Amino acid sequence: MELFVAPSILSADFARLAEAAASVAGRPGTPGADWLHVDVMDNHFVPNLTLGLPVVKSIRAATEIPLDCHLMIEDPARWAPGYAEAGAHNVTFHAEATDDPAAVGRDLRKAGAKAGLALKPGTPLEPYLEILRDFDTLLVMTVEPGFGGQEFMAEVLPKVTEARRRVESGHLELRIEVDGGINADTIHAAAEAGADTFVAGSAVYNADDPAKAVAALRELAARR
Ligand SMILES: O=C(CO)[C@H](O)[C@H](O)COP(=O)(O)O
Ligand SMILES: [Fe+2]
Repeated sequence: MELFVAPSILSADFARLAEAAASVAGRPGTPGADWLHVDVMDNHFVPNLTLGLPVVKSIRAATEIPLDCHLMIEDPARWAPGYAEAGAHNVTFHAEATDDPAAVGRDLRKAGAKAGLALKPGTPLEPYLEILRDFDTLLVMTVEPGFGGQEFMAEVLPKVTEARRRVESGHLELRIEVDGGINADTIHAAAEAGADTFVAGSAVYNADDPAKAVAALRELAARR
């Protein structure tokens, strides 16, 4: 299983997003970020406001790292396909934000992106197991969405383990991504539970050398 590290620019300097992307890019001999995680918040689905489509388009033009857009917004049916059309590699929206997540997932794929379904910590996995066939990524939130720098919620990991079991048994084909509170102390538990894609915001962008932090997280995840 190929492990992905996805630094979240939520913890970067928003006046220097191109530099933030460059600071986690690979160098000769050292793989860098696999995805660049972009948190879109609308101050309705979550009590915080970050950035939207125009900024995503500019980041897309500024880096070759595939963009992983995490939409914490209401009405993803209306807005999510625009992020795919803007060139995001993976577009993830929240299951709690729509009555028909499968339809949004299909629209994302039609628009040329990988489709991701996100679950808040309190949202169970079971009701979504059937529709996960329409998705490429399952994002299990390991904090309440809305802010970076929060504490990792290990109690959410049984959802990761259950999803991994379904992937291993051939019932699903998905990346299993964890987001929130991932750092050198917590990544091992998430990897052991079965995650293969690790978002890290503060652990990467508060480090002196973000690229080194990405490499260190990758190594720790691989030790599961
Ligand atoms: O979706 C998010 C918050 O809603 C962020 O991606 C996440 O919190 C990353 O930050 P950190 O690694 O500091 O927890
Ligand atoms: Fe996120």
